[in-house]
Amino acid sequence: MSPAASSKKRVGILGATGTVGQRFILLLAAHPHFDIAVLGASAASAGKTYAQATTGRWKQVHPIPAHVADMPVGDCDVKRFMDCDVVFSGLDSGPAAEYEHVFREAELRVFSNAKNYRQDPLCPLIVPLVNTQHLEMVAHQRKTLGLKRGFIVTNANCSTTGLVVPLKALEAKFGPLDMVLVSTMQAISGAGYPGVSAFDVHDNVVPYISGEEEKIEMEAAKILGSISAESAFVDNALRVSAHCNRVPVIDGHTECASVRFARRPAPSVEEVVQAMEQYRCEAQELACHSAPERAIIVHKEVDRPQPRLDRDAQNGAGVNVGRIRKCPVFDIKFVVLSNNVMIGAATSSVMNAEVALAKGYLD
Ligand SMILES: NC(=O)C1=CN([C@@H]2O[C@H](COP(=O)(O)OP(=O)(O)OC[C@H]3O[C@@H](n4cnc5c(N)ncnc54)[C@H](OP(=O)(O)O)[C@@H]3O)[C@@H](O)[C@H]2O)C=CC1
Ligand SMILES: N[C@@H](CC(=O)OP(=O)(O)O)C(=O)O
Repeated sequence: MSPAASSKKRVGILGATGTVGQRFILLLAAHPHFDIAVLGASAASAGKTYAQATTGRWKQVHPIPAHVADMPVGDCDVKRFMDCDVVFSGLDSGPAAEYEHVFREAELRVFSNAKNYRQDPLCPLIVPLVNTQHLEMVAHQRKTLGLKRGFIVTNANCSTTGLVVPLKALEAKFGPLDMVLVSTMQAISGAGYPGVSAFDVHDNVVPYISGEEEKIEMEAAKILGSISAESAFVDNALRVSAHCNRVPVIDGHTECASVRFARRPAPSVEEVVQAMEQYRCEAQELACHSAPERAIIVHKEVDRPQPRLDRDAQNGAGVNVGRIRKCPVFDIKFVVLSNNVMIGAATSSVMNAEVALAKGYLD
């Protein structure tokens, strides 16, 4: 049910002109619960309309929504955002370090894409198809910092996001996982715009993305972990080893994963397929606007998922898994594809905020 426009939450977007920011604009332009109110970017964009600030840099298939095109873009001074109910941040880690804590101290609710607070002991690191229960940490964050309303909630690295959804489905059904080995093929848009130069990535594979392997290994443990009675995050004990590669794909991170379960005997391929197909998350149970109908689409064709064909399924809000088969070294192996700029970034933030709204954290 769509509330009247006047009861919608006023939304600010930091980094509104960037790769992730542009996705925020499209996701929020006609949202039933959120209204785009304030746009922030760098000094180079401040003082322009949104259309002027993104001239030559709007890289979406859809045009800029008409009512956003003429909106003013300003800087990220917190004073401009004080009447926002929610702030989405698509800032790079440098400016995120400068601004996001200031917004929280000003009692604003920040949903961040940046890496800065992902390992913070007070900040939930939430993939909305996996661990929205970790929002409970918001109360502890507020209490510890002496805040009434403000908080920072982060979403994960885009490759981590795709991986943890099938892992969660498996753990929920079959108990603890022992080991995961994953190799990624990551899209160019993961590096923002203009990102990796054409000269470097065309006709090529670059077998290194700075900091990415460590992020996948650490973030998966926190996301799949729990919260203790003392309000501390407790990492999941699974061990993850990641290899990360940049490939000449525009959007959509593909990952080849091999998994060993703690339980013996391990589940069969058929049981794994069923567990992934049946997996549901809290965002779906709460009927959140951006939640996909299926958290995981399991492909049966031998040559799917593929980024060009499958990244926009369900508007990029779920993940695609295929080639589920027995692994002669671990137990099972499969391919997962997730849209890095949608569920890997902007859609995660928006869905996290929808769950937070449904659970009363934005009152
Ligand atoms: N791309 C992806 O797949 C994913 C990205 N992320 C994270 O999301 C964040 C944004 O990434 P992405 O959109 O790709 O990056 P972009 O480089 O495409 O966009 C960066 C945005 O930040 C703004 N900005 C840059 N410097 C400043 C500054 N000093 N003060 C205020 N605003 C500034 C830019 O404004 P201007 O246009 O004016 O320069 C732009 O709006 C990053 O933290 C990234 O790690 C997370 C998951 C996936
Ligand atoms: N590093 C990722 C995208 C990204 O921005 O990650 P993070 O938010 O963890 O810095 C990629 O290049 O595909």
